[in-house]
Amino acid sequence: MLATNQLTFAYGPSRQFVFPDVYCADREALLILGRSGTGKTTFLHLLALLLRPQSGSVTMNQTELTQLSPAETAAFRASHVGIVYQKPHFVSSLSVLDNLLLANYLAEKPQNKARARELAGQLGFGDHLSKKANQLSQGEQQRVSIARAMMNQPGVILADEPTSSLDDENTARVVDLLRQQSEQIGASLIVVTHDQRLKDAFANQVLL
Ligand SMILES: Nc1ncnc2c1ncn2[C@@H]1O[C@H](COP(=O)(O)OP(=O)(O)OP(=O)(O)O)[C@@H](O)[C@H]1O
Repeated sequence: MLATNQLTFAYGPSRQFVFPDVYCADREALLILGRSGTGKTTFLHLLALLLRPQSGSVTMNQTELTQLSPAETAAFRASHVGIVYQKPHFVSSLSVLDNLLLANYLAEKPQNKARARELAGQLGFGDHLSKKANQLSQGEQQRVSIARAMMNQPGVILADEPTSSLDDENTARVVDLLRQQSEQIGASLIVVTHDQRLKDAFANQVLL
């Protein structure tokens, strides 16, 4: 579950944001739409506490994130939040498998190779686990990114423009994968995008 209450943020006196309250239950999905520059990435970063709000709160399950220290926030995020960034970030010297296992390491959990293999199979890159991440196509990298976000079975999945550079077929595929995977692990799924093609795929929507 994720809920926000009266979140505000400012990059400076001339760029202030007041965000609408959002709520997303376990196994539910929420689409946050907005034109370029309306603050979608900023909002997503506030949800993950990658940015600290000026005021307001972010609650995940029973935890009020804004009350945590920076070290507690980082530990909470690593274990309980899966983030699919707009552009995948991998460690280029590591294999795809090791990039997935890195999510366990950062959450101080035992490396779960079986889970990595299971996700790779489900997301269709099981044959690429020993390759370096930068040897994969963009679509494959996006699927690895989704798998990495699911590695620790987080309670909340946050996806930033996961379909912005994809054709219609791959857009539908990525949306299905995100929804299936988050339902399977019982997570709340929040997607921010300006991609109007996603409008029909999500019943719950908020406009920034
Ligand atoms: N670090 C920063 N310092 C100052 N202003 C910033 C910073 N990051 C973003 N902004 C400004 O805040 C606004 C919102 O940015 P943000 O990236 O959240 O928008 P967005 O809705 O995700 O845009 P897009 O769809 O183009 O990715 C923009 O006007 C941007 O220029």
